[in-house]
Amino acid sequence: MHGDSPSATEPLLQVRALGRRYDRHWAVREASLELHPGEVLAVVGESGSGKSTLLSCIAGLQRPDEGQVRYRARDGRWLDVHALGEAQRRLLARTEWGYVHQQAHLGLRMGVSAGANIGERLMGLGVRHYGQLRAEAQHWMQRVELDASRLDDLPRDFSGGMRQRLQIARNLVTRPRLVLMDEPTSGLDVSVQARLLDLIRLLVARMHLAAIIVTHDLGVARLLAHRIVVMKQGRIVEHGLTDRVLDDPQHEYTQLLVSSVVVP
Ligand SMILES: Nc1ncnc2c1ncn2[C@@H]1O[C@H](COP(=O)(O)OP(=O)(O)OP(=O)(O)O)[C@@H](O)[C@H]1O
Repeated sequence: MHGDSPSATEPLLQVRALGRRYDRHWAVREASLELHPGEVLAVVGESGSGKSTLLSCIAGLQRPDEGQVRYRARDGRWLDVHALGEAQRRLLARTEWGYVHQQAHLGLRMGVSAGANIGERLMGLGVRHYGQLRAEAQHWMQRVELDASRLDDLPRDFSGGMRQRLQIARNLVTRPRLVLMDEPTSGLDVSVQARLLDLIRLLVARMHLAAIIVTHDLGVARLLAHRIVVMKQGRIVEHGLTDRVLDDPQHEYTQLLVSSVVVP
């Protein structure tokens, strides 16, 4: 997966000196990174190091206290994500971005069917034809390896792994360019996790998606990411190509992280 980093192109996303604090405590400080089209970046670090805060600031879900998030839209214009109006940011989130939550119920509408969960995003883009919505929903159920005959079932009747697949389908149906994922496989059984990771890897490659994946699991980073940033106490302490960071870590904190787990 992480052999050829597609970095020759212009970046899709730029994060510059981003900072976010809660009261007087900085959860993220001076975080800068770039992401190119089709590139997968893993954000790793121990619990409380600021990974989720960074991701939600990038997604526009939280406003940073310092710094900037810039995104290059399909028409080539650079957008300052936090200077956009709410409506514009929502449109961006619906059309160009996806966000996969660790807890699937936060990213799904639990009271409507699986098919409606997938179709809703398309309706938001103006698709109204019932047959087309259903056909697309069925197609996406299959793409994420869910039984398409369960299109009318509610997500609450699905297992954890199935819900996560459904959340992924809901996010990808509009063919975004950037997907942000916060611990997408944690909390699932190991075998379910492995299959889900394979699916994510396949979809990301086939759709040429750029992705940022927050994980505390270096195995997930190894499998999915071209590049890794390592966070400690809110700061990025190391970044580089996945193999380099995991096989030859430079910062002593990364050395500790790598040596404390058996990386597959
Ligand atoms: N809503 C909040 N209010 C106050 N402090 C917060 C809030 N959210 C996060 N923090 C603090 O900010 C810091 C970074 O938290 P964050 O959740 O971003 O870390 P993380 O690396 O994603 O951790 P985990 O892997 O456990 O999810 C922590 O010290 C946390 O206690």
